[in-house]
Amino acid sequence: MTGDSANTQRALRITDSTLRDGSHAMAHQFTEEQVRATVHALDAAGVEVVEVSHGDGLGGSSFNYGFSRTDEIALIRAAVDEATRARIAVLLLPGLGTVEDLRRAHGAGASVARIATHCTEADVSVQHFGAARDLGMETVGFLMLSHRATPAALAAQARIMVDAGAQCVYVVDSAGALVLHDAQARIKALVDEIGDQAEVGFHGHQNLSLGVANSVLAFQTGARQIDGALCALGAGAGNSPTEVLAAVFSRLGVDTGVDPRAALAAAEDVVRPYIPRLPWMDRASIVQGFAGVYSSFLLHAERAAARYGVPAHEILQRAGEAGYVGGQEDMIIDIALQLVQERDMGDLAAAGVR
Ligand SMILES: CC[C@H](O)CC(=O)C(=O)O
Ligand SMILES: [Mn+2]
Repeated sequence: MTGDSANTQRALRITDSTLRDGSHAMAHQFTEEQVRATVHALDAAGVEVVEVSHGDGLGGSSFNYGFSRTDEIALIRAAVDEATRARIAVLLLPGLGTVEDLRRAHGAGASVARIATHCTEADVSVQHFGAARDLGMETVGFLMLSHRATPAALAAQARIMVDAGAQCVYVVDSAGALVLHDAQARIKALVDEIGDQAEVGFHGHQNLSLGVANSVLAFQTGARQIDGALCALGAGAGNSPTEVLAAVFSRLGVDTGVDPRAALAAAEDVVRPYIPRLPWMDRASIVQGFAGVYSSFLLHAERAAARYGVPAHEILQRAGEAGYVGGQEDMIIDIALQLVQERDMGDLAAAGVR
């Protein structure tokens, strides 16, 4: 590429999102000690960029998305303090987080701004890219639920982000729904559209167990930034595991700068002990991949399932059919109530009550 991204040294840059996407799986309960230990280990392993924020990005701590245990600016400050080489990234969803949140994160030492929008709404990110560039931050665009747009439509959205100041745009497989060629076709469309000005990235989820395979295909198709999370700690069935990405790319002879043994130690010795439940491809998360449902809906659906006594996988199936996107977490309760009503009507009918 000929653009001005900071990623000039490696064949491929791995950005670790344990401390951001993993926040979903941790119900946003990260402590400062966990953040420090994780950044320390990732930094030692040679990971260049570490993302730290509420799972739903800056400003996400709220009733709708779940309250953070620790203020995210304090976590960002701790991460910056711990890192010797790694740079700290933050995620921001325009409308949920504000330019003021971005300024605060930058003030705490974050130097990479990742601005995320639904895959058809890149236009809402324009002022945020401008603000991030004015602050001197590296900029990354995140097109979420990328399976919901055709490759050509996604490339047009990537163009909007690049024109606004993005130095890299990611195909974000938020639902873990892209199957091999689906991911490859979207990466190719973005490389063709923006590749002479910006890099292309891929963010995978493991709901159909394809995060790593899709990441390899993405690299082979021209992506130069790939996301992972230690122990796959992320929403749904989790993200592509950073330690597996490091090992696989090492075996492929692709320089990521990440030492696979150190990444394995970070996963096994630092992150594994604090994870309450390892992300996994269970019935509910596989349905997310199959039905194209936002991975971060998983815990919300499980909570509604426990509260109303209806299956989480059925809630998620309906969320997929309805096409709900991030921000519509409250509709999960609505679906659970519909399922309760249908079940009760069925019971009454079975009992012969009209
Ligand atoms: C709100 C955020 C979401 O978790 C971003 C992301 O990682 C994704 O869409 O996969
Ligand atoms: Mn994600």
